[in-house]
Amino acid sequence: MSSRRVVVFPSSVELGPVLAQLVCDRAQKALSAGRSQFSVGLSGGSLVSMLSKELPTLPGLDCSKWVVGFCDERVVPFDDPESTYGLYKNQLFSKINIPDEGILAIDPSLPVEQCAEDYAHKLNQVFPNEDVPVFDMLLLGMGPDGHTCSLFPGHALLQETQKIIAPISDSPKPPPCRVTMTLPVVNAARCVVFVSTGGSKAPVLKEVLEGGEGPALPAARVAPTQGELLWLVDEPASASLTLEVEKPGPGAKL
Ligand SMILES: O=C1O[C@H](COP(=O)(O)O)[C@@H](O)[C@H](O)[C@H]1O
Repeated sequence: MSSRRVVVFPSSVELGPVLAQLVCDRAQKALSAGRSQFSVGLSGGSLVSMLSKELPTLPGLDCSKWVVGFCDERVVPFDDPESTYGLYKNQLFSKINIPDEGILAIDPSLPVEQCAEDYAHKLNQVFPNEDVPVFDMLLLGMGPDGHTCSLFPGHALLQETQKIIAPISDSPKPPPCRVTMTLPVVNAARCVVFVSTGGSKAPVLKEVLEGGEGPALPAARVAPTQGELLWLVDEPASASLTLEVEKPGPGAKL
């Protein structure tokens, strides 16, 4: 069972640098533990700009042993503004030294079903000894409906137990065709970090962290079986919470 920490920052200005340092620290931890690479899964949405702003500013950041996957991806050409890979390529990968072969992108020319199979195959090649890939770190966002990755409330994909990557062609949030990590992969990770900011997330954050009446929302189903779970949120997003939270001082490390 995971230990869950909820960490509240005044705003994304204070949150961003702590997130970047956390990624860097977990990378060092993975490599110090003798692993040949640090595997991290990125999400789209608001995380793109935060990571792209903060990670390149870390002094001495060395990403030469990083392997980067995508927790979900929209099946659109890389030059489409909806492409998560395309955004990271322009905003982040061009500024840090992740080797090209360490970036695991989908093949958006494939139909969505085949795209998911092809992407699962790419992950299996990086994690040859594991039935379910165990990422060192997954960075997740949460939509105002409680979705995470491209796992949406009430969708059948929430029950998926066999596939590591699943296709979805009826995403309620455009674009409709996407591929997504499934819950078994998310919950196998060593460290899962949610980032949620802004007052529009306050009601759903309360439901996810403190429980609601209906079925558990997708984000509430994230509970790494062995790993850590951190929620990094800002004050507006946390405004309705009554549970105990951490409020780190300036320069704190997680
Ligand atoms: O569609 C998506 O939305 C979620 C949440 O995005 P946010 O902008 O509310 O942070 C994101 O995590 C996911 O990767 C993306 O495909």
